Amino acid sequence: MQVRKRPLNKKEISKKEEDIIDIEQRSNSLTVHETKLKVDLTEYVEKHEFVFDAVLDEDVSNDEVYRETVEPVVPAIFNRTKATCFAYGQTGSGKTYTMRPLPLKASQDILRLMHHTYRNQGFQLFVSFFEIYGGKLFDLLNDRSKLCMREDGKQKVCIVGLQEYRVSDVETIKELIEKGSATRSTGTTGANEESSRSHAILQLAIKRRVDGNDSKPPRPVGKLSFIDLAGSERGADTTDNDKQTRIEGAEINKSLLALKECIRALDNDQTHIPFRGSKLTEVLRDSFIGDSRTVMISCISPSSGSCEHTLNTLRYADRVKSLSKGGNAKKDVPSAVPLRESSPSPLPSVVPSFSGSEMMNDITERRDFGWPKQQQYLKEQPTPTFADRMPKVKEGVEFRSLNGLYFKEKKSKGGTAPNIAEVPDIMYQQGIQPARKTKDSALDNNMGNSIAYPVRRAEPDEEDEHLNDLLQVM
Ligand SMILES: Nc1ncnc2c1ncn2[C@@H]1O[C@H](COP(=O)(O)OP(=O)(O)OP(=O)(O)O)[C@@H](O)[C@H]1O
Repeated sequence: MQVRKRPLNKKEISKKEEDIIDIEQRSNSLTVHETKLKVDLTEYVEKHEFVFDAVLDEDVSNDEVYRETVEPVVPAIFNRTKATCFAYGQTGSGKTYTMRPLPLKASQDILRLMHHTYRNQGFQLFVSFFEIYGGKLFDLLNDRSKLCMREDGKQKVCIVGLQEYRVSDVETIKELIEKGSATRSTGTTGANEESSRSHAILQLAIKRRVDGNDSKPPRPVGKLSFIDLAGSERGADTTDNDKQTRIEGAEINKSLLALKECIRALDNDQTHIPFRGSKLTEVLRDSFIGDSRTVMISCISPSSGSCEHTLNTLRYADRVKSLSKGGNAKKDVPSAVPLRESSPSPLPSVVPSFSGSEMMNDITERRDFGWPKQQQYLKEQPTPTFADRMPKVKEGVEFRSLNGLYFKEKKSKGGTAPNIAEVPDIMYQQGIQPARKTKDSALDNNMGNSIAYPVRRAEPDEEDEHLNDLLQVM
């Protein structure tokens, strides 16, 4: 759980709004100074203190955000992990600004790993990009064509018709991301001139050729999803007079509420998690169960005019953080002090540092919220983690560390045969064969010699189901 504060914008400065957020990066804490009025109309400041896994102030660059959030998990997706990074926050708080550069940076690292560490091992990278708008799904890389979400008999959700492009160079990925972003639904709101009206989901999927055979469809290995949520507070929009904008706002609020309900249910160890509450939560089901990692970046505005929304975002983030069972103690304890005496009180640092190898050693954690830095902290806690709730690994199949890499070890008669990121054939099924796309000739022309062709996902991605089978207690 990370929080990013953006700088005051021109509009806020011209309205003489104040920066009410103090950040103490060393202790990962932040304080919101909320100005309130007493009954006798004298002003006082209520301080709200929060601690998260990382708090990033307005000077932190997008590169640093990437290093803090996504970079540590990239190697894990070569080992069957599904990682999700999502940005949450009110309209205009910086979600799109934060999320937009991350997939490209991640792709660069993925391709580097594919060309060096995993060279000649048959890994391939696929990109898909879609949005959830008004409760419906649209393919942002296929002229916003409408998509269907279906559930199979085992409640595995798949998006029928979603096109995936196989990519082998950063330039092509950049073009695809730009094309998808330009296609996304945006509109002007009171809080942001170019406001996103949808939840945008960009996925980078790692697949692997079966026995080096190009004629067979590659098998899914891992996935990295980037979710740029629509503004959490459409109430911030004071100009939403038209019906369409109000309907959009209601739909967005409904899906974010459903997300919160799922988080609550997970938090309370409920057996039924209401993923079907919205399209968003159905898509996110992957991120919350199974072999998955999730990082949420909560974006906040520093201005006094956004105080209420900022507090809502931080409380929401605090609720999600508690999913990690034993995360940092909640510090939102309001304390009233006279206006002039208000100052942030430093909190002790509670998140230890970690190294790359420690991260790899944590890959066998079956379920955790957040990146290894958080997981390491969890290890020190006596409270149970999500790992305790996961099914035990099937006898005869183990995940072990070998020089920092992870492999599945099959116990066979002839001894052990380490095989990095290898999974049995039956674990994956594919849809239709990759076919060269002809419809979008402009995009094709731009891509020149690079490999980029869509693969229509016609069948449910069986990855989860088989992974669960593999992990089932026998
Ligand atoms: N950390 C930052 N540094 C500098 N400018 C920023 C930062 N974060 C956001 N901005 C600027 O603030 C404006 C609003 O940001 P952005 O569009 O990312 O908000 P949003 O949360 O995605 O809004 P919406 O939900 O309406 O789409 C943009 O002009 C963006 O460039």
